[in-house]
Amino acid sequence: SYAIDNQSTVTPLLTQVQESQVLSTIQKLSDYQNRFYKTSHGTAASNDLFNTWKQMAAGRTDITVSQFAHKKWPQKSVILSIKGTHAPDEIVVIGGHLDSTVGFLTGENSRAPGADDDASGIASLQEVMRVLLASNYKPKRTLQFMGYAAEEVGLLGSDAIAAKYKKQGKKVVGVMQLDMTNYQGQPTSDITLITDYTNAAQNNFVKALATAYLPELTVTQDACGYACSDHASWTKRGYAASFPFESSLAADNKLIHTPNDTLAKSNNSAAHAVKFAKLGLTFAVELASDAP
Ligand SMILES: N[C@H](Cc1ccc(I)cc1)C(=O)NO
Ligand SMILES: [Zn+2]
Ligand SMILES: [Zn+2]
Repeated sequence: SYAIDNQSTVTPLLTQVQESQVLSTIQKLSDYQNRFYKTSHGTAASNDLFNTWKQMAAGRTDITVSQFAHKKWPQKSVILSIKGTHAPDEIVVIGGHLDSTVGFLTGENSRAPGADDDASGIASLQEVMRVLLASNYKPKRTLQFMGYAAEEVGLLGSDAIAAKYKKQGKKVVGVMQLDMTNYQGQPTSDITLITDYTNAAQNNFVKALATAYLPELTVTQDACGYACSDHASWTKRGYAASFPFESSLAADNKLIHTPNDTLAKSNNSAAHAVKFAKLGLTFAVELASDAP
């Protein structure tokens, strides 16, 4: 059952979320020529993220940062894991994808900034990580942050990870996907919960979190119509996944998968992505603070 009973921990943490941090992460990730799963830049982006997360975790013996190598392509996924104090075998996951594309012809010199898709999601989840580490938060359940490789070519990175977790019988209690969090195509809605290839009960929990902690935000719902991001890799294995998205389908960012998916197209603002960082923080803390 989904309890919302950690207000004294969550509320102060929410005030620590900083737009400037989210903005600079989106900028940094957008500055790679591309982050395509097969290029040198795509590998560099993964290695740099690995190093950044290792630096953030410095000194914490309860945290491991690793790269998940994929056999068929060079770009690795990146995982930061904070071991739970009471129920370490129960895992809460927040993910986004670190790769970018301009379509199937993407090559070494293609320009694919992927500011919204999905630098924004990585920036949102990294801000959750930064705030929790800065406050020395210790989860009762294990909390994992994932930067998936190769989402754009068929959810391949998350599929490999979810398959391995399933094979190893890992207990993942909940997954949140953050893919495209910064382009507000529709000013009347802040968060759109994707209803297909996700878990309805957990979606209700996410909606309740928004109502409880972010009452100023408008939450709507919509369906993708297909397995449109990495949440589907977890759902496929029977794990509960939710996918809060930046807009309705009708108002979606038409610039993704082009060289024009830049921060400038979101007015050089990360105000929208901040909402998803906050939502992700409430999800992580409420779910990881409970133990049987
Ligand atoms: N297809 C997805 C983008 C995408 C996701 C959800 C919706 I609604 C519209 C578009 C993608 O490119 N993810 O990387
Ligand atoms: Zn994406
Ligand atoms: Zn995409």
